[in-house]
Amino acid sequence: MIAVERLTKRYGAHPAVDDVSFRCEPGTVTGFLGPNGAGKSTTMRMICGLTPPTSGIATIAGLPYRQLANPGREVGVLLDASAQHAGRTGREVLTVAAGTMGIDRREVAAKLDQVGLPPVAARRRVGAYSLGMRQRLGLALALLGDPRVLILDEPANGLDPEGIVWMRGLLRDFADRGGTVLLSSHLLREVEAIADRLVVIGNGRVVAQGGKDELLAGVGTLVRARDQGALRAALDRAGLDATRVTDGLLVRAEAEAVGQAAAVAGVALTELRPASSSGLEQLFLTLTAAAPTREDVR
Ligand SMILES: Nc1ncnc2c1ncn2[C@@H]1O[C@H](COP(=O)(O)OP(=O)(O)OP(=O)(O)O)[C@@H](O)[C@H]1O
Repeated sequence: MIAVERLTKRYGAHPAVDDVSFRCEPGTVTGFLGPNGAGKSTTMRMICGLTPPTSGIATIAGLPYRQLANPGREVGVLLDASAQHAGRTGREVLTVAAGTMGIDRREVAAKLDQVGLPPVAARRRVGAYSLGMRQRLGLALALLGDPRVLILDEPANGLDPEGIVWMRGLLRDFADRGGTVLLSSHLLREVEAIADRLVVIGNGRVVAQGGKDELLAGVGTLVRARDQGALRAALDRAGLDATRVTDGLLVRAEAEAVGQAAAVAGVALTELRPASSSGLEQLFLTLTAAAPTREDVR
């Protein structure tokens, strides 16, 4: 369990993280979503004791990170895959960490295997690794102590599509066995595919949080027709608000009302479904639009 209570971090006068509270429960994957500069990394660094909060508190299994007796045994952390010692081989990175955590060295080979780093790759220096390989090594490091909690900052960065599917399975399995996962991303579709719960942050503040399905249910219906203009006119006539999204029109109404409006106007639909990916994208844009980040205004 991760508990974040009223965390705030100010750099000078400007709050990078402003009164953020949320909980991540065992058996769930929580997606931490927000645009660049929203405060995701700063929040995660505070949870992991790397950045002191201005106020508020974060605990893992009931204790602040720095008070955990053997943190690597409680929580696996991957905040920056590039932070690994470039001169060490992948195997050395894990062996050194195993020594620090008091873990049997035989676990190293098991974890390398689990994250799909073959022996030939494990013998190479980290400096020669691709970002995807570094992410896999970082994940192996996070999993090394068999923790019950994982905190991962943009873990899908640099992974190819097969790697993303693989990671999704690994994290789902971890949570299904009772683990707690907090992962940040700006890849909305990626988060939607894996998270049970969402915490959406904009300009340092939580702008929405809750169960993914519950948040998406309020988003509406995705509809498409070959004749998009006729569809929009039909929706207008029925008084239904529609927004253009990547794969069609997003309507803030039940599918039945949307289908009915199209049928009355004689518009043939090619798709009609509860909004999912597009809905999340729209939700994300709507929720964070009101909270411009400092990156936006630079
Ligand atoms: N050490 C620091 N000193 C000053 N400002 C900082 C520092 N670290 C972060 N910030 C600022 O705090 C804000 C939040 O940054 P943070 O890195 O937490 O956002 P993020 O959501 O993780 O963004 P990204 O997706 O780009 O990594 C940004 O405006 C950033 O410039």
